[in-house]
Amino acid sequence: MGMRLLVLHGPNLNLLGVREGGRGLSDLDAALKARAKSLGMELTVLQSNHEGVLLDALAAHREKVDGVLVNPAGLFGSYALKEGLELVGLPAIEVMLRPPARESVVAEACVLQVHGAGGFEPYLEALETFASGVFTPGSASKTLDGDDDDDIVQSPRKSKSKSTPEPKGGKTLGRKPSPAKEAAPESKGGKTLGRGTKSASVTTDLLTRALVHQKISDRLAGRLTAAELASWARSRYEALQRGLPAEQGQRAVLEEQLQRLTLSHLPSTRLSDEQLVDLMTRLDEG
Ligand SMILES: O=C1C[C@@](O)(C(=O)O)C[C@@H](O)[C@@H]1O
Repeated sequence: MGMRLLVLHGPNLNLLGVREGGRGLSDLDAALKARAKSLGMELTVLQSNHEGVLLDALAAHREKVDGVLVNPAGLFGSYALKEGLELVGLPAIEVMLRPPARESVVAEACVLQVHGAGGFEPYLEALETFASGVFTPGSASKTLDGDDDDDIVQSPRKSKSKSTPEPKGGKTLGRKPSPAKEAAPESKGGKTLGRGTKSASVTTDLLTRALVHQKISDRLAGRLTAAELASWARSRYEALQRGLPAEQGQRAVLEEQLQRLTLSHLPSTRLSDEQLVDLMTRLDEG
């Protein structure tokens, strides 16, 4: 069976297109279903103006789907929605047709945010990202095994830029760390997920395999929690995307490994201690 996704549209999206006279929710859903069909995915789509209805749908579908695509719309500040997403433990992508005016709380429970410039593209990109298998346990190690040079675990941002024009607003990877977990000075940039990352100044520190190795061993020794390691990896991954210098010839390897670590605290893509050791060995090998 193909991948199953729950698509949640938040408040007022039933009025999509009414003000601008553009395409409406039924057009969006038709585009989503068509793309899902071509990707061999099954969608359950729901729009509600009520937070509780969205929460109930999440709980009811938690064992029936492999991921969630959510546009919280005006509920972007909902701690209840954030908590619900965390509790079901499914990989979630937050999609917004336009960049939100304020920082989204819901995004803190999502592995990725995709913001568009008004069209349906971010939704379709989110489907493609799910279809790429990047959130599916096992697919990352397949790439790390080096069976070929496919870039399934490469930055979704990168694979997207090959096929579609960059939408304004962009895409951001990873859960946001909670404030308490932002002790590491390097993770400062993570606070502005989805906004400002492009203009952020590029730091001069060099990212090396040895540093990633060190962080993994900190995790294994209990000096870092799984969430802290994931948060660190996310901030370094984003920094690489902004041009942080990487150890010569190792940029692709580092991106790939960091991306895997970024998801390593999620139930569906969690890395066991054994897998972490394996990852360290691969880093040593280069
Ligand atoms: O209602 C919406 C729509 C929106 O979610 C979007 O998809 O563009 C963006 C939100 O900021 C806003 O509150």
